[in-house]
Amino acid sequence: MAMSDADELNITVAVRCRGRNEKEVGARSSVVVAVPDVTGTNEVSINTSGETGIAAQINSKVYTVDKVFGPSADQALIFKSIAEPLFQDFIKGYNCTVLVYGMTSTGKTYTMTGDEKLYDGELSEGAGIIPRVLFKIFDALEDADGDDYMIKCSFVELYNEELKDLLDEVQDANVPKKLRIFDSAGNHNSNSRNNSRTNSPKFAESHAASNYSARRRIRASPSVFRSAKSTVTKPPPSTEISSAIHIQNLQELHIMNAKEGIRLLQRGLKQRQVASTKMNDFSSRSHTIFTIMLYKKCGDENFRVSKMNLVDLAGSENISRSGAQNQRAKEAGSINQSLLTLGRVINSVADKNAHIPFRESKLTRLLQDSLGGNTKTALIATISPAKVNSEETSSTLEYASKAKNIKNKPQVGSFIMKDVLVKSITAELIKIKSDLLSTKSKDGVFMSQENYKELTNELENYKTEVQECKRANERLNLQNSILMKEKKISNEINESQKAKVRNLGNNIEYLYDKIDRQHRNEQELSNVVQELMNALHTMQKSLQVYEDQGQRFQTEMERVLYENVGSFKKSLINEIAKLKDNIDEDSIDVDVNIDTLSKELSRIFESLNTSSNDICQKFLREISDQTPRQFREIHNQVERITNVVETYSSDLMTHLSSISEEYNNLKDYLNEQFFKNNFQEALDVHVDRTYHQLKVSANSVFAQLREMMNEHLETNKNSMMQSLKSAATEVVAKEMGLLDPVKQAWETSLQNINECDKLNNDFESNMGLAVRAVTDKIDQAENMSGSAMRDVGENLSQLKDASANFQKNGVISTNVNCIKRKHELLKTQVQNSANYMHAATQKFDEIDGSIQDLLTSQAIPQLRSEERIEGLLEQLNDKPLRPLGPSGKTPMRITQHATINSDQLLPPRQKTYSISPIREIDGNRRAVSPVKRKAAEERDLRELKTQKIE
Ligand SMILES: Nc1ncnc2c1ncn2[C@@H]1O[C@H](COP(=O)(O)OP(=O)(O)OP(=O)(O)O)[C@@H](O)[C@H]1O
Repeated sequence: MAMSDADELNITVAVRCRGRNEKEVGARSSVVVAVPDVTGTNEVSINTSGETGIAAQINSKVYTVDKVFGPSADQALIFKSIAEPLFQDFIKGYNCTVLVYGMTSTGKTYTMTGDEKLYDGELSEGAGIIPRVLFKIFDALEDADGDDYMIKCSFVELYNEELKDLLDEVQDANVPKKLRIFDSAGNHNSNSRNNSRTNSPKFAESHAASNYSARRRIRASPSVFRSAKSTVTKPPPSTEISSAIHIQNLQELHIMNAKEGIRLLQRGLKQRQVASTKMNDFSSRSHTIFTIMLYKKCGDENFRVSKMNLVDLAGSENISRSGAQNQRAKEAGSINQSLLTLGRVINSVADKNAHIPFRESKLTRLLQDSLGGNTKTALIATISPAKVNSEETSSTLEYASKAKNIKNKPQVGSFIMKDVLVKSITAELIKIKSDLLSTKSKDGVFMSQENYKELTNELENYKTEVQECKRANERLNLQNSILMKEKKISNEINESQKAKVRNLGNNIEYLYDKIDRQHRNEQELSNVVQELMNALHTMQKSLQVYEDQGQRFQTEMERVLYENVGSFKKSLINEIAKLKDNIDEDSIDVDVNIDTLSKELSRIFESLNTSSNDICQKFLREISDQTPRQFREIHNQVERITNVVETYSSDLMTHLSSISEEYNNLKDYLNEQFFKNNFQEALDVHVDRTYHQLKVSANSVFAQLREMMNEHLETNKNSMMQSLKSAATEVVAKEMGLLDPVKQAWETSLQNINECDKLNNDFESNMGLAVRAVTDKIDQAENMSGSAMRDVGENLSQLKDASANFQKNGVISTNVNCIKRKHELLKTQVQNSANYMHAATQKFDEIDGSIQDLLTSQAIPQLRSEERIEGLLEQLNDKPLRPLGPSGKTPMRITQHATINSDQLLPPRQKTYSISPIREIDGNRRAVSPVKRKAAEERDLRELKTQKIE
């Protein structure tokens, strides 16, 4: 039946890109394929130019397919998106094919078979399409009556252009069951695909041939047999790949549930040609087709036959890269040849060429119905993202995008009569029954001759196989030990590489840390610069304050020196003059001392005044001369630094703004112009990459700038610190230089003060000596008057005796008179002597008082002068000018070396001396007052007269 164009359906093409495998990562092969992580687009681009950034975007080649899956797309998603839609059609009766195609090691077997093992009767997440279809089909038919359907499986391998039944367990090496491809058109040389789809008259015959090997394993529901009839409306389909193509002798085994299907799959996989290559440890060296056939009841007597062909092609392989040799090279050559033909067929079908070269390889013959035929087909192209495989990936993508143009005309499958199905298994059932009966009746192992021969053959085969297996096992053991060694070495390499990677990671982290630290340092540096600027401002202010204080100090010094010291000097001179006046000229020592003191003090204060004045003037002159100059220098330095920093900042800002401008321009360009007509997603990806690169380059520019800035700041900081240091050192040195003469002058002054002190001490001791001399003299005078008084007393007692004698005789009276005269004379003399002694005593008292006054009046100005000197010292010490000490570190304070204690200047308290006549009363000598004395003398005279009269 001719098909209209409307019935045509493009085959579904998907691309699955895995992540980079260990080998690719180990080879540091970059990712050149742009795919989504899971899915979501129908475009895949590959950059084979080796360029990066925008150039790579421009030169990337974009391929459009139906679906694209990335590294994170799991097996379930692939099944759901690609295989499941076809599976639904398969259940409805359509023939369907799923093909996986791609370079070796890209995941074809992983996609088609994956992890086929069962875990507690369940599939794992890694299960591929075939196991999932096996489970899905029984799920889908769960509700159907067991009599209404039958499921069979076949598994064929095409290796080096030879077909092999992977489910045939008893293959005899000597008598291999040759599998042959037939098309139902019966025209083996047909070039036309239309021809290939016509029915084959040889079909029934081939079916009969293949039925033998299949029958032993076919199990069918007993109900199928109950309704068996012998009408064959169509050739039996048990060995067909499609309605047109079938393989003679290929077994189709009946399965009752998914687990049986899985067991068949596992059995077949064990027989598949797999070898380890440089590209893949378990490389499939052959093409395989796992076919699931569904016989579904349709009406009372017919079953609709539909097939699901699950095709895992061997990987295309670059022999020079894969390093294949001998057997592997032969395999690869054959694989590549058949894939080349497949490519040509795809191109021809897609281009709707008149001639399609299906017959150029067995692979294309087997896939004839799937490519442009009446099958619903999906092609999954598996690719690697690594640059190292980019050539093969491009080629795969070329085929995939070309295959997208292939149009098929899907048709529901053919029908088969129920009794044909029954017939196909009856013969085997009879044979099994006869074997069973023989066993039961003979109570031993009996079987037909034919079966016995077959079993013997099988046994022989098994023996040979065991031998081969042993040898193979030994070989494998050997290989295994070599592999283990290699594995150990590679593990070591792996470990060392991991360590390197870890180191690299650490280095990167360290570098990030360093960058962070540098950033922080930079921040701190700029803060320090700011602080220095602030410090400079503060210093300027402090120096201003310092200058003001210097001015005030100068004024204060002038005032102190001109007023206080002057007045002190005057008062001191006055006091000294007074002292001089007050001191008795007879006190030679005191006079000399006072004169010397006066002169010396006058000289000292004169010189102190002059030198202080000079020093202050000089010091202030120096300060007022030097300070502005220093300030100017510091100010200039600061200005220079500020200029440099400003220039640098402006340069930096210029750079940054130009970078930012460029970046904005580029962004605008990317946003508005670049790839304007292209898809947003691709654009986003490329913009992201570009942004990343820009970021990287901007980071490097920043890093350079940062480095430059660091250097610059470091230089500035050093020069600034140097200049500040030298300025400070200079100022300190100058200050110290200026201070030295002042210090010397003050030391001289202190020496002078010490000298004064010494002079005062001398003066005090001299005065003490003088007072002691005066006291001694007074004592001497007292002694003298005491002895005179004693003499007078003695004389008076003699006179008392003489008056008695006078009373007795004239001679005596004459003598008395004479004595009277003498007495009068003596009395006058005694009176004079007493007056003189009194005056002398008063004089001594006066001298004593004067000395005391002098000492008192002398002490006060001295005290005042000391207080003033101390005040001056304190004022100087309290002045804010506190130059550094000789070490340049400790502030020095001018101290008073000798403290003058005013008490020391006072002479010891003097006694007041007076001279009184001494009377002996009752044997005691007592001093009496002049009035009493006069009365006593008159009484003595009266007694004397009385005695004379008597
Ligand atoms: N998408 C994927 N996710 C996880 N692993 C994958 C994926 N694709 C492939 N692999 C792994 O990569 C390795 C190679 O895969 P596989 O054997 O299926 O490649 P292949 O294309 O069949 O190769 P060959 O043509 O040589 O047989 C396997 O270990 C497989 O598990």
